[in-house]
Amino acid sequence: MTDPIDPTNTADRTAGLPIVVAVDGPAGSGKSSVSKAAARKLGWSYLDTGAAYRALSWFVVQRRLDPTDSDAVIDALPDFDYRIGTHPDTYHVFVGDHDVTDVIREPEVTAVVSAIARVPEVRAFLTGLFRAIIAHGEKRGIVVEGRDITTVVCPDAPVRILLTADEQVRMARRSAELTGHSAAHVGEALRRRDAADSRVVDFMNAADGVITVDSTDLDFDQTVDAVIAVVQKETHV
Ligand SMILES: Nc1ncnc2c1ncn2[C@@H]1O[C@H](COP(=O)(O)OP(=O)(O)O)[C@@H](O)[C@H]1O
Ligand SMILES: Nc1ccn([C@@H]2O[C@H](COP(=O)(O)OP(=O)(O)O)[C@@H](O)[C@H]2O)c(=O)n1
Repeated sequence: MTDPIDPTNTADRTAGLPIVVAVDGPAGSGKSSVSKAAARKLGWSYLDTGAAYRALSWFVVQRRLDPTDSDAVIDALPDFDYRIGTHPDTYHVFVGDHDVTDVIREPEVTAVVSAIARVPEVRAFLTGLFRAIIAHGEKRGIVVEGRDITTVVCPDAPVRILLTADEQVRMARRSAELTGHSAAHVGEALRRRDAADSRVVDFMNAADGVITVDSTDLDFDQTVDAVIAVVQKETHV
């Protein structure tokens, strides 16, 4: 286990901005759960960027728009009133007055998110939103996870990690949490989404300066410790 972090250590962070830990990786690699646990252990904030793509997908479906009609999706962006919490334990996701924290994880939303995520204007809009959320962070640091954080959203982050695992392991992990859906169906959907997503952003290969953490043979706690060890080595927190 790594040494306990003193979350009360509030030494002045870099002028104005929190320390950013950028974590990318494919579905089922553990990005969300491991990043959340690491943020909790560090006493820092946590930002799930996938939730925004999922919430926009939900919004598009709710408006009965065609998710593959990029013009219609772009036209809807000004009305997309998105809010998300950044506390690892109590974060909620809102679109307008709707709490969509749970519904955005449903397979119906997951099935259209890649189509939404491949629209360049959507990516630019959400990237600006992510950077605003990060800039307004109140904690000393923030763990930000997604697909393009290490390469597009925060390419200069002091800590950049590619969290990955063998496809079979990732499929098994995702299937274990999506009860009521066949493992074969969940696995195939995950493989299809990885393929679609990696045509937009390369999150399967670590860019220069990005440290790979492969959790294939690590349990959850070991993976969190591995991420914390990288953060400590790179930032001396
Ligand atoms: N190293 C690990 N060992 C075992 N289970 C893990 C590990 N990392 C993540 N998990 C579990 O796998 C599932 C998917 O993790 P999640 O964080 O949702 O992945 P992602 O956000 O990358 O899609 C969750 O149930 C999580 O608890
Ligand atoms: N920074 C990000 C985060 C998510 N996404 C898209 O949003 C989808 C859902 O992201 P997610 O992180 O919630 O998905 P999981 O990896 O948790 O299954 C991904 O499949 C991508 O299509 C993206 O394009 N860029």
